[in-house]
Amino acid sequence: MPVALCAMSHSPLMGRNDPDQEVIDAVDAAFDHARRFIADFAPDLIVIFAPDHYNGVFYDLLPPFCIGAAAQSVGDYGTEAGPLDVDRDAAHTITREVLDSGIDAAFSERMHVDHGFAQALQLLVGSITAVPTVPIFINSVAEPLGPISRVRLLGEAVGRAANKLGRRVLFVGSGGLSHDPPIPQFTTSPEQVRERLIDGRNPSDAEREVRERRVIAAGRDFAAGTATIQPLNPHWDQHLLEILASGELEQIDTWTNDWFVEQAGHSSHEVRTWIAAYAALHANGPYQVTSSFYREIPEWIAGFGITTALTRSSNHMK
Ligand SMILES: O=C(O)/C=C/c1cccc(O)c1O
Ligand SMILES: [Fe+2]
Repeated sequence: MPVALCAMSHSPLMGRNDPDQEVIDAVDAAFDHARRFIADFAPDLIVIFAPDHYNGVFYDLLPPFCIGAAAQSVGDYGTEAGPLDVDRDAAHTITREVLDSGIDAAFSERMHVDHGFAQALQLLVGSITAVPTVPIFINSVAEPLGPISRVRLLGEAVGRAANKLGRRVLFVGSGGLSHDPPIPQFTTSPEQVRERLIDGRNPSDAEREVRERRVIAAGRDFAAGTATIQPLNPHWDQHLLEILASGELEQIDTWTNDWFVEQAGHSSHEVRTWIAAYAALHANGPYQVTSSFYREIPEWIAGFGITTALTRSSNHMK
């Protein structure tokens, strides 16, 4: 069965702190293209890799990976709230293959997800329930993080499982590229923030609003050149896009987590979701990137990319 991929940056500042119209038009056109690609492919299952931003997963129990057999979107930044349409059987099949491959992923019967999942699904297929989905959380925010090679191996195991499903599977990676939004780091945070990072589920509306306003203000300051957050790194982003397009994903195994941060900011770890999605595609055969969009968008605190890809055999089976 054919498989396909769409990897995209997300940013909750889209629509809240927008760049010039020319940039918005270019992003809209790239998303239109991705939506047409997905509609042509007509997936009957989406496997989405995405991070969490201290909305669903906390330091009280912090797995590197978690596969959801059921999931609930928290609706942060105005994204769609409520249950995703999770394909439970597919989630079980994928989890078994991942565990059999020696990757110790966590498993959830009630995974809580945030804009990392919801915004991507809404932008690509219209809603969090439009297509049966298996959500796979990849910790990309809360250190300590394991080596990047484990993410590739996770993706490969998921790709093998998808192959066994005999379905038209679309792999989605949501996150990255270079960016450093003001998400607190546990080790450098005051006690009261640490408490929220350990067990911050179900904040009040007022608490959520304070947090979101702070990030929106950071986006304004960043675009104005007055924020202290790390600059975007378009060279690093382009280099990563080239490696992903080449299919030589093992090259990334040598990159250390500290190097990711130095080069591209703390949240560049979100490219783990892209690496997993590309590795899943690669496990189904050689692939070809069919479209690639990139812009630096400081207003959204994002090196913003959108790519689509197909295995070569899927291309013939379309
Ligand atoms: O406030 C958050 O939870 C995250 C905000 C953010 C901002 C910009 C790019 C991203 O990937 C984000 O998650
Ligand atoms: Fe993010």
